[in-house]
Amino acid sequence: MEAVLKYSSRHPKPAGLSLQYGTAGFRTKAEHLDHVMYRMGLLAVLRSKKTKSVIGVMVTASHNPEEDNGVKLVDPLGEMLVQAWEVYATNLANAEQQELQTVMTFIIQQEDIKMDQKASVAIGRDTRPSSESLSQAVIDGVTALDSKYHDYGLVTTPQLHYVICCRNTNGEYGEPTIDGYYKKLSRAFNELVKQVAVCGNGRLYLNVDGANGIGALKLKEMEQHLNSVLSLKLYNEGCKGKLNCECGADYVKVQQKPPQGIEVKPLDRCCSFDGDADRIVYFYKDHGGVFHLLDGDKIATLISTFIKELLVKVGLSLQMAVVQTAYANGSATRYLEDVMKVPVYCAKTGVKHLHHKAQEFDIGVYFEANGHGTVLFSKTAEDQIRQLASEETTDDKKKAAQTLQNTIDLINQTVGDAISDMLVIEAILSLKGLTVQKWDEIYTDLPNRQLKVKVADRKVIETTDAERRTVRPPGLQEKIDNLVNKYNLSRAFVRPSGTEDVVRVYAEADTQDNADALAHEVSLAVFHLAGGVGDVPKPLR
Ligand SMILES: CC(=O)N[C@H]1[C@@H](OP(=O)(O)O)O[C@H](CO)[C@@H](O)[C@@H]1O
Ligand SMILES: [Mg+2]
Repeated sequence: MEAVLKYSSRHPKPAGLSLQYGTAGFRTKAEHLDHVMYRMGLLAVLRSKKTKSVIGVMVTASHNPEEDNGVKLVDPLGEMLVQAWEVYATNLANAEQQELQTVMTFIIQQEDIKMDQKASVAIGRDTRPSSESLSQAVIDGVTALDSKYHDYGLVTTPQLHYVICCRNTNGEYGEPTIDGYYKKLSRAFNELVKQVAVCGNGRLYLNVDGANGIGALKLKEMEQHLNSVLSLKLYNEGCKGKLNCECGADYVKVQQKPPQGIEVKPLDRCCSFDGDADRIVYFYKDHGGVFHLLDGDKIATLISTFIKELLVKVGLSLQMAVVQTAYANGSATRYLEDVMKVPVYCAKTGVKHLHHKAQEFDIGVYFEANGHGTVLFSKTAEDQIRQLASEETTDDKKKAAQTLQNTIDLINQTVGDAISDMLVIEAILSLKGLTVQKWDEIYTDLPNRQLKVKVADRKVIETTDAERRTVRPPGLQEKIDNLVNKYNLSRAFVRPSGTEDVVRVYAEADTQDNADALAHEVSLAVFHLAGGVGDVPKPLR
């Protein structure tokens, strides 16, 4: 404890500053985070001792502006930190210097942690200017507790999750290095598209917006492992532009327009990563120059269609489900349920909620509309597929099983992964002979609008039914119901954001004008019934 306190004085906490371990860990201006990083180094050691596993610490603020930073802890199998420990993280981060010892002791006692148990922490960081010194603060925390660490340096968030999973499964998931990650994914991808190359469908061309972040850097490393089938053109590689500034997956999704710094010719297939490369969205422009977005919902539909077709071919009765959030476009949900006959579940916003729900099925496909998602295969499903793929026959059944097996190997099951998802999508499009436009035409998105409303205290809004309805403040849900009833094919909901100090409003309807009008009217209801501050929300046009 002496060492902990001594090192801690080098990472002083600004008095009175209070932060929360939110949907995606801690996130705020980089200059407020040094003490948080140090303390997350301490907490990672405790978590490692408790779980007798390697624990990850990723320094990143994902799609936030370059000046921000953040940190998230990665649990043994590459999952997000278990919820019960988020409270410890918050308490530790907010303890004043003189309370640090008490909070540490409380966690150790509460969790019955054996302090003589060895610990190991794996650290990664994104390309933000502040990330290097902040990850040094994490290292100080680990060192203060006299524990081992491995600094993986610049990595994407999903690469760190992958390495953690490999290390804690004794290499069963793959070789626990970044090179091992490239090898595992590229082998699976090359196998998948081999058939296409033979059939002569030609090369795959893709423009990638790297958000001026880590994804671009890592994609360049990965490229040399991919056979020449895939031709990538990288934009916003980070040489000159600012991270996430008018580019990246979040910008493209929310603004519904292409990023700056990328030349889009009609029908060119393009994709955007976010700042730590765990999200991806696709887009293109049609001949009329109209922008089309293919978000997480379209990706989930494409992947689940592909897997379902293969399951029919292999004749395995495995239960597949798709998990979405309330932000999923109504058309996507309807298509999956009514046309594809796939069960769809709605989880609360935040990938940990989707991940947990998806674990309940043999095959669980989950995507947030913003492009964060992956596919989880249960042990049973994987075993059955691998068994079929290794059988001594040459029939179509075996071929389909091998395709499924390569798909499993190409998917990063630990967390949403822009690089992995991109390769899965490219492989599917080429195997199915689909253009980006044909993929887009599978169903048509309902026009929608997302808005933010500032209120004095966003906690006054309480939600239920996977955040699709409010139970507080009184009268708000009735008001929303009445507004929704005025429009066709309409839906709207509001929820307090877990990463920003705002209330988010979502609305969709039969036309863009109606979606905009409904979103505005709901914003007004929030403003008036939930303590709006500042200017009254104005109509969009
Ligand atoms: C509407 C939306 O895109 N919300 C995002 C955003 O959460 P909020 O709680 O809505 O601020 O950030 C989360 C973390 O990155 C992500 O999981 C989530 O999907
Ligand atoms: Mg991200």
